[in-house]
Amino acid sequence: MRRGLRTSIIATKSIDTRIEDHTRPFVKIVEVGPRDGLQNESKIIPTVTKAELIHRLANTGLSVVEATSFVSEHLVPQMGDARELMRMIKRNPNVSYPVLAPNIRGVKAAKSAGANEIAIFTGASDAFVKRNINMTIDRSIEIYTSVIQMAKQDGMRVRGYVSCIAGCPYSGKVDPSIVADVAERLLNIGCYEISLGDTIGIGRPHEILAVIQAVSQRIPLEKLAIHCHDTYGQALANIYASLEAGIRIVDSSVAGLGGCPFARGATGNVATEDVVYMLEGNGFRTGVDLDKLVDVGHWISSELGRSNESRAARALMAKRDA
Ligand SMILES: CC(C)(COP(=O)([O-])OP(=O)([O-])OC[C@H]1O[C@@H](n2cnc3c(N)ncnc32)[C@H](O)[C@@H]1OP(=O)([O-])[O-])[C@@H](O)C(=O)NCCC(=O)NCCSC(=O)C[C@@](C)(O)CC(=O)[O-]
Repeated sequence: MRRGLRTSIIATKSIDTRIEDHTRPFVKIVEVGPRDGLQNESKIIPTVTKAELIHRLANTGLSVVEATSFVSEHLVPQMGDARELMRMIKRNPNVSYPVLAPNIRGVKAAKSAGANEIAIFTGASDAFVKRNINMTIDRSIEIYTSVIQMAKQDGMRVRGYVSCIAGCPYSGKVDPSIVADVAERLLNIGCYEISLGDTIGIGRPHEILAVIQAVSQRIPLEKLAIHCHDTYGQALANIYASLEAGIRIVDSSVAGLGGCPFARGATGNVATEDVVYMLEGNGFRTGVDLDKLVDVGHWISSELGRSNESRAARALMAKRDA
């Protein structure tokens, strides 16, 4: 289905994130900090700290907090406590807590740990997919077909990721038509939403727009999310361009935590605080309390002994201290 790309952003009136103005279009934020944000941390973080992070995030108004991954503990040691973590989380009924599951074993483990949503992940480059999940794109679609069947029988929703939409760390340039093809295949096997990942943060707005243009010819825009890493400092510009194109779902990570262990040089995701600050000041509503979010980012950064990568959070903290 061909969908026209929209071209206007609503003018800003206020940056107060707490204003409840339902005339402003809603943008759903998918917080990936506890999973994408932490998976690359070399020092194992106590499960109780991860649970606390998830609780604090769920208390900011976010409706989706991606919690963890049911993947090989040897390859991604930081996610090795997925089962224990899921048991520890006190669920907020207004929040969804998806978990990554790359195969049947993952979906079974997710189900038995009480997950009600999983995310499957492939990519637009065989070279990356091979390194990430040790299979080709075609094979991943075959496996995910069974994974989705099982997840749905068990009442779980399934989100899909396409990585490397703007470039692959191993094979270079990626053709937008391949992204469109993989995204459509994920939708056809039963994903309710497809997240387009610029895994290495290499894309610029016109390149991201070319991808969205290609994908939106095959998939309704309302089923697409944008997932930007900020490696080259392009994430907010790319998200803004995506919003102009009509995307209304944005993945981000508190304090800009993150990076993919299988994408050489990949750094953190765009910071959720920066996204919320930009959206709320540009006529959108997110339902997220920016002040509370800044507190969470500050807290987890000090727990990890890391600097807070959110520029908006740093500025707001400085203002508080002034
Ligand atoms: C997919 C596999 C398992 C295939 O790995 P494989 O070697 O092809 O499969 P296998 O069945 O031979 O299993 C290998 C080992 O993993 C274990 N195993 C097998 N399945 C599971 C499971 N479900 N849960 C826990 N353990 C599992 C299995 O028991 C075995 O353990 P060992 O014999 O070595 O002790 C592996 O390659 C893997 O786990 N990869 C990790 C992928 C990953 O987590 N990547 C990071 C997330 S993706 C990402 O960050 C990008 C994204 C989503 O954010 C979007 C973007 O930014 O673009």
